Amino acid sequence: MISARAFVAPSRQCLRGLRVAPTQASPFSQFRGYAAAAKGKVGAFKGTKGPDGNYTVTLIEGDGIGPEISQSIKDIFSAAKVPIKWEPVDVTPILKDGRTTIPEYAINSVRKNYVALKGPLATPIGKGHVSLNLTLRRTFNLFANLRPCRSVAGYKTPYDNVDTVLIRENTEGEYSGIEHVVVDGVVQSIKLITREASERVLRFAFQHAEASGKNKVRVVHKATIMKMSDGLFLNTAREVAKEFPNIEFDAELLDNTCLKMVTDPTPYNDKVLVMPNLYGDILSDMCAGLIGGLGLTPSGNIGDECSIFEAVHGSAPDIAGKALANPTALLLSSIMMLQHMGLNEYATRIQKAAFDTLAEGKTLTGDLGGSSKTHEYAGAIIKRL
Ligand SMILES: NC(=O)C1=CN([C@@H]2O[C@H](COP(=O)(O)OP(=O)(O)OC[C@H]3O[C@@H](n4cnc5c(N)ncnc54)[C@H](O)[C@@H]3O)[C@@H](O)[C@H]2O)C=CC1
Ligand SMILES: O=C(O)CCC(=O)C(=O)O
Ligand SMILES: [Mg+2]
Repeated sequence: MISARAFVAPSRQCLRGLRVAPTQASPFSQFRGYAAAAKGKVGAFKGTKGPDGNYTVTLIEGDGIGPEISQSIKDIFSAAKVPIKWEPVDVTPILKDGRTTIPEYAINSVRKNYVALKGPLATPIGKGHVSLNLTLRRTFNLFANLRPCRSVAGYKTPYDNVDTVLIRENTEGEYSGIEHVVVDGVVQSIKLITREASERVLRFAFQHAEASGKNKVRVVHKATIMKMSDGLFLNTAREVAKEFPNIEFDAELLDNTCLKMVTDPTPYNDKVLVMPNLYGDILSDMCAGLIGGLGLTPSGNIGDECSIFEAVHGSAPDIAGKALANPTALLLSSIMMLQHMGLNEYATRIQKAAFDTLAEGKTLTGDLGGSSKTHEYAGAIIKRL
């Protein structure tokens, strides 16, 4: 693994006309912990190469900016000669027995390949199909959503050296979608928490803390108010913590976490944060804001059988179809995927090309203060491969 210091270029064109000292954080080893955690532990990759020497990976391009950013990943992977073959599938929802589901052939593709890269999928507000993101996570029992967020060297934000890792329970909680009308004007939404789902995501968090060397786990909760549901999550964490005597464990109330993180995120760098579903959803967007926005933060949905990698962001309808999107978040997700698959050399090479391009600051998309189109930024990465 290339060291953090090796990455920092001596002179750097900085953003928005500013010349700043390089941030110390280097993204090179960003996902090392994940790759280590994947070996022989929860979520280890089960796929094998085909007779042509390639792995097959399911590709869900997604909605809005999805096809544009997916094209960038395909172009970069092709230029880097990554030994994978894409298997594109369409997950336009179908109604089966009164429930939203995704087409059988798409489900079979992910099951067969054990791995997928996914662009964002839009969810209608109010009436309409349930979130397909949620449907995918539930269909494949992708119980842990790993969301790392690390400062990009050379891109100046109010905080240098952000390096947070957030693990979100991914199958239940406030995202359970169990809602009903009690009487006209009164609705009820059920936050479902089970010991089983809590235990497996918590164990994943502790294993990740061990593998990444962070060695501290913090549960983020609101058990003061949701005494039973968050209480069960917290108590389960206390139990699981006993299995990991070398990992420091503590807990913090969600509102306090938000305040402290936006005041100074660096004390969170040495911890793995683990929490119920909705808290992780919100906190991960907040963390993205600390390092330059949603164009930069990746994620992995990890299950025992399959895993699906996707950006933290959504379909960005406000910029869709204009080649304005930043594909870095999906690219970093695809790099996590390569590490998950053990294709570390390709991951490192692509990662270096991407971060060198960002650090140079000449070919950036609009969200980072540049004026380059999605494909121009991808082209600059390709030139560096
Ligand atoms: N995992 C997924 O597939 C997710 C899907 N969604 C869905 O996406 C749709 C839109 O949701 P929004 O609330 O608008 O959130 P969003 O994440 O799509 O966009 C929020 C803001 O960030 C910007 N942004 C997002 N990704 C960007 C990128 N790669 N490059 C540059 N700018 C970027 C957008 O332009 C927008 O201003 C909704 O239907 C929502 O349900 C939202 C979050 C995650
Ligand atoms: O499924 C959706 O519409 C939103 C999902 C989301 O915000 C997330 O996974 O972070
Ligand atoms: Mg979200």
